[in-house]
Amino acid sequence: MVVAHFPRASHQAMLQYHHAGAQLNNLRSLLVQSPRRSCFPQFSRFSTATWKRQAEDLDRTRNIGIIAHIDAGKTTTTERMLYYSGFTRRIGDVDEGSTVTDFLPAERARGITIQSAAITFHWPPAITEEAKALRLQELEKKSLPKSAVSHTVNLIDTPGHADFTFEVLRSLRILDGAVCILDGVAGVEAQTEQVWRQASTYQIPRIVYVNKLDRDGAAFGRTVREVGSRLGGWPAVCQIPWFEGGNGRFVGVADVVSLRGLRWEESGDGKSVKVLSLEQLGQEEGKLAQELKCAREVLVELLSEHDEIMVEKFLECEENHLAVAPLDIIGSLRRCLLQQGNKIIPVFAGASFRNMGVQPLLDAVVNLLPSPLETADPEVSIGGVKGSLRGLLSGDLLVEQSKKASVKSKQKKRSSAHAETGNVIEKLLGCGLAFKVVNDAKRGILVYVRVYSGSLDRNCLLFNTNLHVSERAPRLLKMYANDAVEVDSIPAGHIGVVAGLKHARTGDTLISYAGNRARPPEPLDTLQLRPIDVPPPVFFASVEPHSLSEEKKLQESLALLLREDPSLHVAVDEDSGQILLSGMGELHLEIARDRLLNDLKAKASMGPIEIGYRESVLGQSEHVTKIIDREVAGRKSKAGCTAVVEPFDPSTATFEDNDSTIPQDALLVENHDGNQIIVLAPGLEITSNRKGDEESQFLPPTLDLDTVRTSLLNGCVAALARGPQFTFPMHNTRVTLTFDPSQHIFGNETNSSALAAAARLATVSALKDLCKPGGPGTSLMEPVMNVVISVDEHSLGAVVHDISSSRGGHIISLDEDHVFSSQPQEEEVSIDPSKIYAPPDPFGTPSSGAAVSATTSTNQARTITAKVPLKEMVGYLKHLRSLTAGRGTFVMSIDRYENMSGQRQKAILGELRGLYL
Ligand SMILES: Nc1nc2c(ncn2[C@@H]2O[C@H](COP(=O)(O)OP(=O)(O)OP(=O)(O)O)[C@@H](O)[C@H]2O)c(=O)[nH]1
Repeated sequence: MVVAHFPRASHQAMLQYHHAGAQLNNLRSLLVQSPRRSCFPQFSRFSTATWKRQAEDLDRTRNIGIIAHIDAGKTTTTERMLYYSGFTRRIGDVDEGSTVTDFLPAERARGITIQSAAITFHWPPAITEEAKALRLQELEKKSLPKSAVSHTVNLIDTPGHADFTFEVLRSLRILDGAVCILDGVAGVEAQTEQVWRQASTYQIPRIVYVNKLDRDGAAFGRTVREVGSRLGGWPAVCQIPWFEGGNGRFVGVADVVSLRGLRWEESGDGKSVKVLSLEQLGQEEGKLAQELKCAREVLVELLSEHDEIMVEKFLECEENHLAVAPLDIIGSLRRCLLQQGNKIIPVFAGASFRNMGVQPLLDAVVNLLPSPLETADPEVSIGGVKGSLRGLLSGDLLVEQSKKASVKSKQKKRSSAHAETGNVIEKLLGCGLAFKVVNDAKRGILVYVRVYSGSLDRNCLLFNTNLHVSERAPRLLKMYANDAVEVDSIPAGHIGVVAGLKHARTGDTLISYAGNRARPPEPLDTLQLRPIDVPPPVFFASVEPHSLSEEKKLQESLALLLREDPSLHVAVDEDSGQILLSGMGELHLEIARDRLLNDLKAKASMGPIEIGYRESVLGQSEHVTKIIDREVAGRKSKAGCTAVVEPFDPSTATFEDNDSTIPQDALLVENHDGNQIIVLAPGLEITSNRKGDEESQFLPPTLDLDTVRTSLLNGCVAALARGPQFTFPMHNTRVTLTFDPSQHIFGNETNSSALAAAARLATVSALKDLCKPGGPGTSLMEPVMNVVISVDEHSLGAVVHDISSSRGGHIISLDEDHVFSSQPQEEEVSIDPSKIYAPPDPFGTPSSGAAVSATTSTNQARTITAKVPLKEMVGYLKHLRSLTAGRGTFVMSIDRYENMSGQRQKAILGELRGLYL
């Protein structure tokens, strides 16, 4: 036996993973144009050699994320990945606070990942040009796996805490594939299921890595069964853990694909590994070798059920499971993973902390997860029409959009749709999604972008379609954790950083376009990539500057915080002047406080974290008209409008086109924070001018229709921020503003600030009208959460009782049947737990070595799903731990705001006033 450096895969015939022609077509639709290059109609200008080179470049790129439950070992594993790829010279340690990826002071102090860091490295590490050329030749001949040549891996480390759901979602939508890390002791946890489901909605192929197998109580077999029963796919066991002598310490893995044993040196850095053939393994660990054969049989059978080509290979091998070539198995796993939406879940094993299992995992990333050319077509929306990016780039989506627009405005001729869309697409040079904003101490504000088409080039003009501003991209960088390399361009399929942008926020779509105009042509200015819904914040805290002179700095710091994390909200109470910061969880706000006070050094204090209640209207108000007539900055400002408020149910609200209760000619319909704002202005008699822009002869020359809309909306939103009775923001409320030019416009005196003030005053008065004696009044609403709790069988009764009796919750279901119903884009798989193969666990958990029933476990994991008022969930983790001997975990997300009963409202108001009734 030899001690070898980590082995590269064997030289056997490799299956053609994907059709080269299809790949080229995908590339054509991704790489749009640049000022020098061109767009669709001129594709032929590209030489075939250029296409090929770019296709190869993208083919050898992986944009992947690591997702998991908190503490499963994401950061520990990432640090090893960086070390083995040659990016770092020593292994960072989470417990010592010396990791590369967790680089915010708050992250290092707490040992948890808060902001997802994007890092680029190469796997396998780059080799000499000569060796690379040889390997490429072998690759051409399909006799090596992809992991034989160096790939660019862009790794996004996502946070694991439920409070950072939005951060996870934001990261997920730019990934092409993901590794889901499980703690081998805890198995599949509630948070893992949640993130897994979120990844399903974006159709992200995932592989599973069962970590911490060195720990007492680790149970690989049990975890594999949970993967099947709780993540809704068939586990394809690609490695089984190697415990010395069958039940000793964890020393390596038996590889089911290559039929070899991999044993790591004890206490080494993991770079050296002993490779044992099946025969050698048989001599050293007879039982393990036997199990390996059994696992191989099951793997080939499983793949054959889902992949025709595997059936052929199996037949070619005369139905000998052991004779199927490893490359054929890799090819089949890849096909299943990429084409069948994780019906099959490849499972790997390791103990990152002990430096075992990470290199084969990296090989699997390169061999099994997709390149940017092979991912699902991302969703886009443009001019109110939704579709796919490829639909947009082919022009089809714009034709649809143009038809819709012409039906609406009854102005444009349909026949011209094609010609116009062709011109518009030519103007689009590149588009990308800003998925993260970071304030770097050395480099200033860094905006991380995933480029989806064309390229973003240095100094190009970027139009932000969310904020409607243009700004130049002065510097482009490729990030290596906290090191950076300047680049000239970030091409489609890649992740990079734009430094020096002043406005772009996390989640904004940035497009670069031909010409020097401040705005791209319509409807490109409305293009949105992978639009995302931001859940409403449910906790808030007041923030107060220490002195008046600190106020400006505080506002700047808050603005930066919001650019980084749009799931935080800032509101200023117009009456008290108090600044309120709200977020999605207690930890979310605690971290925001850390960031604000410690990192950004704002001199301010933050009040206690409180639940964000809401107020709703219980009936319809009178129609209230208000005219504002005052001087602003020495200018006379006069405007008016009429408001009426009534109840509104956001859960049943449809979009303007389909809602019969909204007049077709409404000037504005906007759903905002659980409320709806409608502006009616029939008297404006809007027409279109020659350029197709809307206009009205009744507006003074200084006012355009967009300003009217924005001003009235802003006034109304400001009024809804404070309820008339309890001062909480309004919810479930519809405001209809009527703007009548004959009564509400006063020539040039009517300006935007007068309009906003009139809308605000009219809405506030309508809300107050509800609360006059005998009026319908308002009610207090509280956030009700969807809660998923994972416990073991023994504690189930106590936890259910606690939730339903002491906490006033409703149990929705036991165990996870409903869990997968929210996966809209991936087909559900019904898994029979008795048919799941899992190798036996040496320590305790019963297992027969094959087809073990999940129900045979003595203390089975159970899942409780319930709806519980948020107030009753504050501090719940501690209580749950005490009910479950420390093993229970839970995740929650907001379901909706609910009106409270009179008695509960009284009790809560009493508490809020400090009376404690
Ligand atoms: N025994 C053992 N401990 C491990 C292993 N991997 C990680 N740990 C420990 O588990 C703890 C959590 O590890 P992290 O890498 O911070 O986990 P994480 O998933 O990044 O956590 P968050 O960033 O908070 O989401 C640390 O104390 C690690 O040292 C392992 O393979 N074996």
